[in-house]
Amino acid sequence: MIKVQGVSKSFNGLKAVNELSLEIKEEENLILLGASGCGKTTTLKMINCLIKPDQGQIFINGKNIQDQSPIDLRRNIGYVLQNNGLFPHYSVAQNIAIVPHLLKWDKKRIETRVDELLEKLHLPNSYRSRYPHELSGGQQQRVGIARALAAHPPILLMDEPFGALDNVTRTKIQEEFKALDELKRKTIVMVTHDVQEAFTLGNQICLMDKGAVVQIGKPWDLLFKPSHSLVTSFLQEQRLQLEFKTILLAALWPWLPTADQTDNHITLSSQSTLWDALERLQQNKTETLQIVDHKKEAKTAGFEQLMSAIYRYKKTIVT
Ligand SMILES: Nc1ncnc2c1ncn2[C@@H]1O[C@H](COP(=O)(O)OP(=O)(O)OP(=O)(O)O)[C@@H](O)[C@H]1O
Repeated sequence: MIKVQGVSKSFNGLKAVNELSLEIKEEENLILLGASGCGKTTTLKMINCLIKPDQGQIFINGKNIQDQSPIDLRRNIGYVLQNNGLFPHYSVAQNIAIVPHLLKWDKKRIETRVDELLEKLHLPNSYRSRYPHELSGGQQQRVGIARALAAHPPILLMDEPFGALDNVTRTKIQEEFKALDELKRKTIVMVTHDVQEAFTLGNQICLMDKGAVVQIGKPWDLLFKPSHSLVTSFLQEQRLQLEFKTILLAALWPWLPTADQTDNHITLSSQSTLWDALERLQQNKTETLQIVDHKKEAKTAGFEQLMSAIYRYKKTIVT
């Protein structure tokens, strides 16, 4: 759906993006991850034609973006800016309605869409007449996301959308974001320097360094099949948590004990991650979980069995 081909961009003679190539398939959620200044935002802005590459080409659905008017291009792309970028003198409803207005939707349709988005993003309807400075950071961020989604663009570009939030708010919004039905059919490119966020939200991760791709792949590939020592060192500090977020219970199946007969366990799908399982154990203050796979086979495991299974699973991975 989006193809970036040999793209470079320099500012004042310094390369911000250096011969970068990547592909983002339809409905994929790709995270551009990397240290500050590695060229993530510049890449995102080039996809949206906010910055013109010095070299290389970008295609969306097979069409070179240089051959389209920026207005037509942006009609299909929602953009969530760093620090939300809301217009301070527009109310919440006016901010959300910016693109539908440009597209000349009728008043009723706009009102209905604003109501719908406020509800989906867990904002009280009474907030529609508030101004951005009357909202918390988390609420502003929700409005920023609603605004980007307003005209149903198939592509969503998000630049550090949760970057300015405290940890608790950020985790909550990330969870809501993951659960939002409307996002499931979108192609999303999100910039972050937060490794945990990348592994929580991305199904593809592109690790960048000095304006170039170091590795692009599924979270599991970056953890267990790193293509470069830079990948290993970037993930090292938080490795254990990342492994827990990446490994599915289904992968641990051979090493989990068969379910016992007592059925008063909390039940979890084998498509859940190890992280989900540990959270459920903690939240429900229970000793064991029942894990059920697609064939309705069941296993029972507590903390110790899960840890033993992951240890044995990791021994099978040849790096
Ligand atoms: N308009 C500009 N003028 C001059 N230099 C720029 C401009 N925009 C970006 N740069 C430089 O290009 C490099 C890449 O910047 P970019 O914003 O793409 O990085 P980033 O990975 O998104 O960083 P961060 O995570 O801090 O937002 C940096 O060295 C930055 O200083």
